[in-house]
Amino acid sequence: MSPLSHRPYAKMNGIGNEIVVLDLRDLAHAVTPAEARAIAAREPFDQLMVVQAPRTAGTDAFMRIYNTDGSESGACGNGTRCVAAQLMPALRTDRLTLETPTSLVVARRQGELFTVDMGRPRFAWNEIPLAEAFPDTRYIELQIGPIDAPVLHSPSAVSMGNPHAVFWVDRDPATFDLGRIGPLLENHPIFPERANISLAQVLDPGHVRVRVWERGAGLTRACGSAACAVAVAAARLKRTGRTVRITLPGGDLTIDWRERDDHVLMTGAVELEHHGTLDPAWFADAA
Ligand SMILES: N[C@H](CCC[C@H](N)C(=O)O)C(=O)O
Repeated sequence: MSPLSHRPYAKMNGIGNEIVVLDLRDLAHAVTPAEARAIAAREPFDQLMVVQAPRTAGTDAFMRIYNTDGSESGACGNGTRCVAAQLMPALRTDRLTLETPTSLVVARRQGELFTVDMGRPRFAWNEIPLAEAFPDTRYIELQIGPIDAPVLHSPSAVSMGNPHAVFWVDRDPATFDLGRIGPLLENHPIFPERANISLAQVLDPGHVRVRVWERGAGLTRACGSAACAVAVAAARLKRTGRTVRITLPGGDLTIDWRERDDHVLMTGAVELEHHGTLDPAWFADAA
């Protein structure tokens, strides 16, 4: 029987980004991609956040992030807010330091809102990563559609601990068929680790409307790291200031790219949808 059998979980969302939080702090078990997919098949999520016992002094927990397809991500802003909402009451704190396989993330609560410090953005082509050297990642050479009338072209590329490409559009992102275009771009050879794909419409210097096709998860109602990627890419291009409101289909996030230390702070709400228990039958084929 899978060690995950009968484990309780929380189904949550971060402004519409569907998140399952699985607290395994008392169980030494590395969730496999097959187990993540088995859970996704019965309790659909965009990301599964697996919380494990802390590994480093000064941290409150270790965290792994799985996409719907079982792949792992180095960052998940909305999921981190959900984890914070679950752990803070139990640990009697409003401030948590969470360790992922690639970074440290600090989360804070102020009333109903959670702020996650997503760290510094990275812009070097080999850190995103891109398959070719681009000296300037504010715009990279990439387009889809007819060569002389591309549907989308020249995205900004950013790493927020995971790879993002941001295409600038001048009409409502909802009017593009992102469900069809997204997979082509996610898997384009220019992105050796695939990429999260955003369409971003700058409404004014303090407000951007965004729609996201997520690597490993597809169309989602929100993506926190994409909101951060859009905000820093827009500020780099001087299209916005360093503090912006990002409107996603599921709601709004406030992103502040702090001058002092270059860190990106993401603030937004979370919702608990229900609690559930992992059914042993779900894992019958996931050994
Ligand atoms: N929804 C997440 C991001 C998941 C990223 C994932 N799709 C990947 O990079 O593989 C967020 O709120 O930041």
